[in-house]
Amino acid sequence: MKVLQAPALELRSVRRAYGSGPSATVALDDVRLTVPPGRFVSLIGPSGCGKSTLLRLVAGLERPDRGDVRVHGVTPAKACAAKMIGLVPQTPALLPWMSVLRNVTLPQKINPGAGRRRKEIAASIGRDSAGTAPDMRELLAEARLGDVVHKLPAELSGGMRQRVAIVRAFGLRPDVLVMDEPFSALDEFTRESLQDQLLRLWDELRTTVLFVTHSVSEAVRLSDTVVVMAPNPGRIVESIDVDLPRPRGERLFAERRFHAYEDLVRDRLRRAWHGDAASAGGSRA
Ligand SMILES: Nc1ncnc2c1ncn2[C@@H]1O[C@H](COP(=O)(O)OP(=O)(O)OP(=O)(O)O)[C@@H](O)[C@H]1O
Repeated sequence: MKVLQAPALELRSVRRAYGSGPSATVALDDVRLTVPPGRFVSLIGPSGCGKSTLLRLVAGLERPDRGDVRVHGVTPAKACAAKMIGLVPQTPALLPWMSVLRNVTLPQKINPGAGRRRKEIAASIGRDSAGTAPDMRELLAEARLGDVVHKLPAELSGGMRQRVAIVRAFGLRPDVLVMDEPFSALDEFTRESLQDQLLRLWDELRTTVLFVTHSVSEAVRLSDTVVVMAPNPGRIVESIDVDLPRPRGERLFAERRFHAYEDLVRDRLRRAWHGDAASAGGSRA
């Protein structure tokens, strides 16, 4: 009997507050989100609407006060222990005394039990396990880092360091990759080049991506779905499916249909800013 495949991500009526009583900050309230495997989903919304909190819950770094978070049908803690989740933070945390190559290969070597746990979970949810680890030198070359594999992080530019962090995260072939504004500190051209490389890796490895950004254009370029959030309390107000062909390139970015999506997301964001967004509701990415 074939087991029905669980969503890659499922948040059911999730609430997370910091502090207690009247002064508590409700970072997330009644958040419901379902993401099928392999989708690229961006979270966008005004500062303080709970985007990073949502990522931390998915990555198992925090737990909800109420509701439930599942990653391929299991708890984030279980998914983390099985190395099913990859995390790319805003600033890359590379080990400064190790070469680029060692930085990206190290996570594959530590915690050998994770592979076994992952296979067990994959079998229990009727999903193919991630298979063999990709060749890291090849991934580095694909990210245009082939010439710097023996350099130390301090010898690289900010954009290069961020690419190393992305390659490292993809190297574990995570089922879900969580990215918190990974390109925000970079100049526009580096950013666009990294977006292309991210999409190429995503296309090849078919990981589910949850990506936080403040850039409307970046969200529309990258995503299958843009999830718009509003603050006070932090909540999802709309999920917009971006029905544009891939690969997406300069020609498409100049087209009216691309700008129409940008306008739509911008309009929903504006409403979220002004607090007149539709009330919170369930959301399928
Ligand atoms: N550890 C914490 N302790 C207390 N309050 C917190 C904590 N983490 C987040 N908050 C509060 O929860 C709310 C949501 O924060 P969060 O960082 O998730 O928002 P965000 O949408 O990611 O913001 P930004 O776009 O500015 O990064 C904010 O009001 C924030 O001040």
